[in-house]
Amino acid sequence: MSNLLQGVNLYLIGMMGVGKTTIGRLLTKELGYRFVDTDDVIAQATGKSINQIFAEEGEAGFRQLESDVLSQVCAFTKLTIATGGGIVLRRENWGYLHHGLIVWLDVPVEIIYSRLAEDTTRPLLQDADPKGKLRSLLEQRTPLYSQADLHITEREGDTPEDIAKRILEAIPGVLKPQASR
Ligand SMILES: Nc1ncnc2c1ncn2[C@@H]1O[C@H](COP(=O)(O)OP(=O)(O)OP(=O)(O)O)[C@@H](O)[C@H]1O
Ligand SMILES: O=C(O)C1=C[C@@H](O)[C@@H](O)[C@H](O)C1
Ligand SMILES: [Mg+2]
Repeated sequence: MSNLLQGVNLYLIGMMGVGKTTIGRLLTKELGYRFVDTDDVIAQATGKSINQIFAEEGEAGFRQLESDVLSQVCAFTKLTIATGGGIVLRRENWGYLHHGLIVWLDVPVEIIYSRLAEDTTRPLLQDADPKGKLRSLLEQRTPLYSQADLHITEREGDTPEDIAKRILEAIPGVLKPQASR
C-alpha cells in the first residue's frame, strides 16, 4: 500500500468534524506516510489556540497563518494533511493543494452538528444558531470543496475504517500523472 500514491501528498478537506483527523490518521498508517494537521501546526507555531488567534487577530489573521503553513507543508512529500475547514476559501491555497491529491470528506450537517454540539473550540460555531451556521458555511463552501479530486460522502453507519478503505480503493482512479505536478 505504501507505493499507492508514489509519495504524493494526500490533502483532506471538508467541514469541521467530518473526520479529517480520524480518517487521516488511518490513511497515514496504510500509506506509510506522516500525518500533519494544519490547525495543530498553527497552534504549535504560535503557542495560541485557534479561538485565541480568532479573538486576537480575527479570521483574516488566522487565514494568513493557515496559508503560510500550507505553503511550507506542501514542499514535503509522503504526508497526509488534515486541513482546516476553511482552507478552501483562499484562491492561493488551491495552488498549494493541487500539488497533491485532494479528498473532500462530505458529511450531512445533522451528523456534524451531533458531533460538535458540545464543542467550544470552533470559533465560527460560537453562534446563537450553530446548526444554521454550519448549514450556511457548507452551502457557501460546497462549490469550493467540489474542486477536490475525490468526493467521498459518508453513508449511514460508515465507520472511519470503512471510509479510509473507500478512499484507498478510489485513489488509483484519480491519481494524476506525476509530470503535471
Ligand atoms: N465515520 C465516523 N463515525 C463516527 N464518528 C466519527 C466518524 N468520523 C469521525 N468521527 C468522530 O467525530 C469527531 C470529529 O472527528 P475529527 O476530529 O476526526 O474531525 P475533523 O474533520 O478532524 O474535525 P476538525 O475540523 O475539527 O479538525 C471525533 O470525535 C471522531 O471520533
Ligand atoms: O471551518 C472553518 O472555517 C474552521 C475549521 C477549523 O478546522 C479551524 O481551522 C477553524 O476553527 C476554522
Ligand atoms: Mg481535525
